[in-house]
Amino acid sequence: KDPHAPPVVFHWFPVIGSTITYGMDPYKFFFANKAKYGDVFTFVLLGRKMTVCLDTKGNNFILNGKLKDVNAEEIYSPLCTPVFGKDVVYDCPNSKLMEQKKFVKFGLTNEALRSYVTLITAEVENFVKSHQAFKGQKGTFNVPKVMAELTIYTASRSLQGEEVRNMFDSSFAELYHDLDMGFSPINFMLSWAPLPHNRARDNAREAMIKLYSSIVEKRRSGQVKKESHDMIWHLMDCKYKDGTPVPNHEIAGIMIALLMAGQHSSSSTIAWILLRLASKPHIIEELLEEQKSVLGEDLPPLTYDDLQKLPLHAHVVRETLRLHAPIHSIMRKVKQPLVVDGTNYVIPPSHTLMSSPGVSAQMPEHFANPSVWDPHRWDAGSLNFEAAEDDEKIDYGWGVVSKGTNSPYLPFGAGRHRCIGEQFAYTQLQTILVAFVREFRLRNIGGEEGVVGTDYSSLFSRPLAPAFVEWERRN
Ligand code: HEM
Ligand SMILES: N#Cc1ccc(COc2ccc(/C=C/c3ccc(C(F)(F)[C@](O)(Cn4cnnn4)c4ccc(F)cc4F)nc3)cc2)cc1
Repeated sequence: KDPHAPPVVFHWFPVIGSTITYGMDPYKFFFANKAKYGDVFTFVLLGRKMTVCLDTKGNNFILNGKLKDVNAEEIYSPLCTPVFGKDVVYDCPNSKLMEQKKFVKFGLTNEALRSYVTLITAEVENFVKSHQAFKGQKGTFNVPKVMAELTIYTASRSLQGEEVRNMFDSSFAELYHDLDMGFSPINFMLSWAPLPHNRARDNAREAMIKLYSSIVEKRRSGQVKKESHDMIWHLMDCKYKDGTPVPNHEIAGIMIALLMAGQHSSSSTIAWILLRLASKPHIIEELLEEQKSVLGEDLPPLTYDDLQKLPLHAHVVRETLRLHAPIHSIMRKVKQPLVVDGTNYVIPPSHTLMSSPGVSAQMPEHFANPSVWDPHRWDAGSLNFEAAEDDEKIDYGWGVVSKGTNSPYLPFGAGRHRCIGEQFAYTQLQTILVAFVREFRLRNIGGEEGVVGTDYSSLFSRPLAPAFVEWERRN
């Protein structure tokens, strides 16, 4: 028994190990084993030894790990490369990923985000007036399904651009669906297996790369005037440090990666937001009040600057991400024997590290009544955790970020692999929220309390579907 190895979670069978108990409810699994073994323990996931490091020290140890010690692409490439395509994100050296993240981060300018608020609002207003689910004065709708549709329309119209948005009304939706079939946890292991869903994924990827490349060619030929701030226009102008422009197939790959990232994370989050509000309808009225008092009784068309003046809307998003982070587990390959900070555990290269920032976000030590969804816990000056001004900052080449060293709240990760979509996500989510609050009252069917459970079976945690709520159009 190696005194320097973390304790191993008891399991009956090799290979299967704890796969089922972890896969059914990762948070329940993490908290139960945290109580038994502490913040560092190893479990078996489909034959792989996963060493979990929990709480703020665990988050920091894994997310701020050094390149020589921990590696993301070895774990994520088998899943992501067949979906995103060659030479982008995890199919290239980390230094190239850092440059690609810089391109995207610097493409999300305030001017771009400002234009997105108008475009997203137009998409939502058109959606709530014409969609099948919202015929008449009141009714019920399946929140996860309808929000998945709305998310793809709003994201494609703004970040992806008009050509991609228009393609979603036809062929693209089918291609997206086939590609998405390949974006599932089994493909951490079986991504190269010649299974039907993988062939459909590969065909869809090649077709989508051709479509994106033809959009780029048409724009380069001068047939299309630059009248928007979508990410394709921006990437067409970007050059790597060595002077080479971004090739068409890499523009396509990056756009596909942004489409997949944004779709799953945003549609899960906006669905949770509406389900939580339906369980606490009085907060919807508070949100409407906030809009009227800040923007005026007549509720003028929303602008990007308005969003910065609606704190309760921001806290609704922030609190939803505290309890419903779309990414529940973050993984890294161990590259060389690694001593876990503050312990005498040595983790060998045969192990994979697993971080779950959602655990520290639901610990009573960091948040009072952690399982209560309460946006007001974030009100200015309230007792709970406020971002420590002095937390360390660092720049990996795509902009200064806080290392989040002691933060128990990291829904967007931390360190060199931290999310660069946060600003876009907040803009999209808050803009949709503003429009829904103006248009509808929502409540649980029969007015009862509570929200549906969480589906952990796919790559992103999301509400168990179907999940119906009542809506009523405000006159
Ligand atoms: C509520 C919305 C979102 C959440 C909660 C979220 C969460 C995360 C997390 C936890 C990571 C770190 C992953 C890791 O360390 O392995 C990450 C990385 C990333 N996300 Fe997001 N994300 C969101 C939206 C988006 C959007 C809208 C985009 C693109 C427009 C995006 C693009 C990325 C990229 C490019 C990375 C970097 C991956 C790397 O460096 O390895 N995300 N995100
Ligand atoms: N029995 C059983 C049984 C067992 C186990 C399970 C489930 O087990 C697990 C284990 C781990 C995980 C990990 C989630 C994970 C990690 C990385 C990514 C990503 F890389 F893809 C992403 O970060 C995503 N992203 C970023 N921002 N927004 N989205 C990304 C980055 C850059 C990029 F450009 C595009 C991207 F989209 N996606 C998801 C999920 C499920 C189920 C059932």
